[in-house]
Amino acid sequence: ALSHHENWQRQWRNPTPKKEYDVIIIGGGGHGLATAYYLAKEFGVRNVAVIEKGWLGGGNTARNTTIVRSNYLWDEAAALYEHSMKLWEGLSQDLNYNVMFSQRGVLNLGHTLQDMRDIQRRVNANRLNGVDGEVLDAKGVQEIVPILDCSKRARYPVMGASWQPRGGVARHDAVAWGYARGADAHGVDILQQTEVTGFKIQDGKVLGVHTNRGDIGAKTVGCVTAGNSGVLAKMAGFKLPIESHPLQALVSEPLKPILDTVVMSNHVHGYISQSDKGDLVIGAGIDGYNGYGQRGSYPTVEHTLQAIVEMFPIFSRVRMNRQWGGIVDTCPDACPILSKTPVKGLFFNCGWGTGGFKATPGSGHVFAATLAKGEPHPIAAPFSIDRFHSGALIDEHGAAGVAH
Ligand SMILES: Cc1cc2nc3c(=O)[nH]c(=O)nc-3n(C[C@H](O)[C@H](O)[C@H](O)COP(=O)(O)OP(=O)(O)OC[C@H]3O[C@@H](n4cnc5c(N)ncnc54)[C@H](O)[C@@H]3O)c2cc1C
Ligand SMILES: CSCC(=O)[O-]
Repeated sequence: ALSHHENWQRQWRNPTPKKEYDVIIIGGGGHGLATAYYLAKEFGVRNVAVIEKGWLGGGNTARNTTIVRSNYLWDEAAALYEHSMKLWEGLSQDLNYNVMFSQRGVLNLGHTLQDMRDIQRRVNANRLNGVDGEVLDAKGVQEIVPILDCSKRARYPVMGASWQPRGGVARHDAVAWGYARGADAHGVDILQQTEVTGFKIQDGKVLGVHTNRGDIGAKTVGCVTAGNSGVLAKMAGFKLPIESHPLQALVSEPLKPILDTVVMSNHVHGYISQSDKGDLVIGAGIDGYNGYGQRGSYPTVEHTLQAIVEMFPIFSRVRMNRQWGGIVDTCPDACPILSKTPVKGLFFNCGWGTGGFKATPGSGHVFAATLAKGEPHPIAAPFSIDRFHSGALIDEHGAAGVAH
């Protein structure tokens, strides 16, 4: 057997599936891998399999614009995202893997009086919840981002912004790789190129899953499949209040360092940061139709670049290099589902829509606690699927970075 040190040196095994595990996690994205890691490391549940139909981290975790923040309005959401932010702040050390978390700050711009009133309300709520935040006027924004057009001649003048100094960006691939290596080192089997095609359910209880590599048994199954969650729920015999939409992003040619924070504008439907490689990382609003496409489209690129050049005229000559899409699983209240389901032993963690990358550590941690105990973690409890029956929705459309 390899020593613990040798274990860490290796990336992860590619084991043959066992017949039975204590827990199966469907979905080898950041949330699924984080769940498996914390299950094994913090809750001592090691006989775990992560079942991934493609390659680990290849879904939305590989396709997002890497923005991390916790400045959400309602107490329940602020608790969840701030729990995640605190885990981000020690994650590279915990995983012994540099996830390149850079707390360079996040600006959410206000272009109208209503925007600024909403920003003031959200920052006040943040401060009451112990989440860092300030309200800046146009001058304060200009001092942080000299290349942003804060003049009066702008089509959508910048009136101010919310500023979360502890927000920033992280290297999305490294997050998946760090959690995968850590989970593997604690004994978790990561089964790539293994697609779940159905569930084994008897007397209302889950007994395992059918896959393209045979049946695998488990009496606890966590489904963490983002944009495909509606498909998996249908396999299990129930419906989720989720719509799957393409969400697109694009990157420019590499530039010298020119933008050292994150700038988001719901009003003009664009957000931007600069990666450590120098690319401008640019995101859009969701495509208005339901779909499972994972590619870009010209109209979205055109609309988004109009927004970006509106804010940053200096970028009008920059060449774009690549565009792509992911499948985002949006909920009616722009909040996730972390929940039991009508099938005993089957739990879902999904509905993160356009904003779940920032929650990767917190989601994995509270979902692991939920699977280990069989009862929702207190931070996860408000995000039960029952809220869509009780009406106890947690509306975060205002804090979502993207017009849903
Ligand atoms: C373009 C874009 C930009 C975004 N920008 C941001 C951002 O800046 N900040 C932010 O916080 N969030 C952002 N998001 C949202 C964020 O990416 C997601 O919410 C988050 O990554 C979801 O993580 P996950 O692990 O749940 O999903 P994924 O990484 O998608 O993992 C789900 C996995 O399940 C697998 N799977 C599906 N069906 C099956 C099956 N039948 N059997 C086995 N495996 C299966 C898939 O292959 C996939 O690998 C963005 C998303 C997109 C698409
Ligand atoms: C894709 S939007 C990113 C966010 O929610 O901060």
